[in-house]
Amino acid sequence: MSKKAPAKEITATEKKPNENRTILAKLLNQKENEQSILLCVAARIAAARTRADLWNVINEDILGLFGGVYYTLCLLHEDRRFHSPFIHSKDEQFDVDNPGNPIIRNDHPVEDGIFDYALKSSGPVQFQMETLLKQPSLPVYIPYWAKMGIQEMLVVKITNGDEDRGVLYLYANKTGAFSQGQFGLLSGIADLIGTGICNILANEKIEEQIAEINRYKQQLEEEKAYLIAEQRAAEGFAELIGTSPEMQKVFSLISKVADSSTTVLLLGETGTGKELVARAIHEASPRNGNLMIKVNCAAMPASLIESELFGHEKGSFTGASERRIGKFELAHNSTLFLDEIGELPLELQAKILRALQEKEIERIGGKTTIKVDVRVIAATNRNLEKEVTQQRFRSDLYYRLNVFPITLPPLRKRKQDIPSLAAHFIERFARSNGKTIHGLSRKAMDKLEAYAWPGNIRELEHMIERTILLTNGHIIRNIQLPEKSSITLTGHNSEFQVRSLEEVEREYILTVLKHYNGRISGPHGAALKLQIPPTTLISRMQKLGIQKEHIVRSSAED
Ligand SMILES: Nc1ncnc2c1ncn2[C@@H]1O[C@H](COP(=O)(O)OP(=O)(O)OP(=O)(O)O)[C@@H](O)[C@H]1O
Repeated sequence: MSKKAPAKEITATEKKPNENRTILAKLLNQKENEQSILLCVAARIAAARTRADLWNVINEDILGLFGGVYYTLCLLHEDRRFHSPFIHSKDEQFDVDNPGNPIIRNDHPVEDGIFDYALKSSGPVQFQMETLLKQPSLPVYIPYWAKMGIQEMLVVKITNGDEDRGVLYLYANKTGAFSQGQFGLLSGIADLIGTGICNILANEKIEEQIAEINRYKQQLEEEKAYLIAEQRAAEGFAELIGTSPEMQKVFSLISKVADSSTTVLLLGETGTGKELVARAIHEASPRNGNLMIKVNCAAMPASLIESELFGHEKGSFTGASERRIGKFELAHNSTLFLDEIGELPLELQAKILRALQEKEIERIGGKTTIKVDVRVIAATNRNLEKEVTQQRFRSDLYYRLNVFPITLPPLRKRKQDIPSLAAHFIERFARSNGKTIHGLSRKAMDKLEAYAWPGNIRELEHMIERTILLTNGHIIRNIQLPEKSSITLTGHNSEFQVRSLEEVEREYILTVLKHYNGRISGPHGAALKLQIPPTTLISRMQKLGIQKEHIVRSSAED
């Protein structure tokens, strides 16, 4: 019997090729597996458009594949001094009240011993929590993860080409969870993630720009609507009627001032045509190629007027979610009509004065000044001189505005204009109501001329409008002018008079307004005392036919 060669040797020489083949086959298999995983992950990352898409890929395909339970993908800030989470495992998995929570902390220093280490390493780096915890100084998130039961951490840098973008942290709750055999695959995936992040960030930027464009579009739409409304109003007010010497004087002043950029102050009772005159000045001026911009200083709360006039930057105050262009800016190269300037709060008077003097404005929350070329026409039915003596109106602003005052006479002082004004309104309202009305009877005209017209031309205009609706023939014979309406009760108490609620409300509002010198808004205004917004008070006044004139007159009668 021949001596058998030592078993060990035979096994060694005969089994080695087999074993190698097996290892090779295993390796090939693994490579093939890795290739197909990479292909699959690459396709999913390439399709990722949002953070949520990438979140899904990491959570579903990557985390479990490498034995992790949580992950954080942190991006390097532009200054390369800090990093912060871009996406991470779901919020509810975290102890959000813990100050060490890496998710709620937004600015981890790059030089924290882990992040910077990962950036410097060419491949994934594995850390054991137990070892890390023995280090004298640690990033805040390490004790946090240890408390969450994490035993092992695997970090890999994320790059896009040559550029470092961040680090992917994978966390496992047992030791030996991460296998070195998969490090190559993880490096490949990290590169794919780097490209994915860049796509997502570019996409986010585009979305942001689209949102910004849409916001501007909406703002432009609003401004366009405003300008169209203004244009319509302007068209409707094109004609200034009046042959009386008082009105001839006004026309002459208009033609003298129109050509220049001089500030004009229009004075006169409510409804005397101040706005119409402002439009006439603008239309006759070289600025008439642009629309006149109007701001009613009494129609909104003081807090809003500033932003209405000067605009604001996004986020400059609560509610300023968008940038807004103010009326001063909008009126560049045109005319700004500041109606009811007497109602402007003192603090804003100073800002208007500055804008008039410096010819530049600043948006609320803005850092730069904006040059504006604006011609200002202001109007008020208040006695501004009296307001100045009572320190409710700044004297410097008064003198700045009072460069070229034009006082509109009340209708009762130019009764000779009543027939032409009445004819003008009859023609307009008869046409718009599809009626043929030639004019007023002598009796009706006498009635109009005898009336005091506290609401001036506006009152006449409304009166004719109502009368047209009530008239059946071609001539207006009957006109109903306001009278005191009260019903006297007979019976138990003959002194008692039943009055309508409207009458009582009207009288009460008048009393309060008189008490506060006709001031509507502000700390000494009637609205505050009546505990209603100034705009509500103004609309009640309009509804009840209360005009400033009534207040002035009832004060004078006292
Ligand atoms: N001379 C005029 N010719 C034709 N219509 C006029 C004239 N004056 C005023 N009106 C008409 O009277 C109405 C009131 O005019 P306007 O609004 O200009 O007055 P106002 O003095 O600015 O009033 P308020 O002080 O209340 O703002 C408008 O409908 C306007 O068309």
